[in-house]
Amino acid sequence: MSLLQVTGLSKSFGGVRAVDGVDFSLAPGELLALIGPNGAGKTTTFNMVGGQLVPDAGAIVLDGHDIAGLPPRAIWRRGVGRTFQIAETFASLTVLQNVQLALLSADGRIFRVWRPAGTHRVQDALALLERVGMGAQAARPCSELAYGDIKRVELAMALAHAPRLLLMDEPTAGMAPAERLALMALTRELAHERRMGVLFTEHSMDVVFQHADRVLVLVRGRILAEGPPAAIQGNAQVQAAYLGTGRIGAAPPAAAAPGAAP
Ligand SMILES: Nc1ncnc2c1ncn2[C@@H]1O[C@H](COP(=O)(O)OP(=O)(O)OP(=O)(O)O)[C@@H](O)[C@H]1O
Repeated sequence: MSLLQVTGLSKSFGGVRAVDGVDFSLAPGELLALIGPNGAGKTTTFNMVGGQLVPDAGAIVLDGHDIAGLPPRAIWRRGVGRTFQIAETFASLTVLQNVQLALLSADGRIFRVWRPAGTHRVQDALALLERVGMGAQAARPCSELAYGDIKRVELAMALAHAPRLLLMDEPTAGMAPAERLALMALTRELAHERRMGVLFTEHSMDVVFQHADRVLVLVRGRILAEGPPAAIQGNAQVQAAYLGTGRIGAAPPAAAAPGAAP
């Protein structure tokens, strides 16, 4: 049974049909990569699932309930999480405090930046940090972390409300190749062990082909192809769609040095 079932999803901006009748499904525990050339409609699709954009038409059914058009907070409460960047404000807080704040938010408690999380669910926060390999760095301020480690903390924070579906928009952008493969290997383990579906957009084809369970290719707002990574990699239509952009299988953009700002 699907966790997420999207049908006839459409969105236009003026005369531009950014997303044009898109259908797909996602199973619990599955990593689904949404790829396509620039302007294909990936971000628009993603933002409709997360509630940041209201679709013109179509259904987004999560666990049997249509969430299309609901506000982001309502969609979040129904179990759709999103990795979010640690805000500048929180960079001075410790790794542990950041995860505690995410737990406070998941518990529906108001938090105040000037009065950090105190003793709220310290053990739960530490367990999440252990799971993403950051337990030993719990007491450090986030501002001191290497970029790849910040991404791990952000993942722990996204897990705080135990999402059924996790949305990740270019999760590895700016990361060095080894770091980005490690982050997605971890994400894949977490998805499988928690039966959490993951929908992610990604420009790095090494990440897509090594870690996605299934790949959805969008071109000009429509699905061109869908299937396991090996089938997509060898699909002539997909190769042709990327010709001129040089993106599929091409070298990823220059990675940021460890510790560089996002
Ligand atoms: N807010 C907006 N107003 C007007 N046009 C928009 C808006 N958002 C997206 N578009 C247009 O919709 C189309 C799809 O854009 P979208 O950002 O979803 O593509 P994408 O696949 O995420 O691209 P990229 O890989 O470059 O991020 C593009 O033609 C884009 O110019």
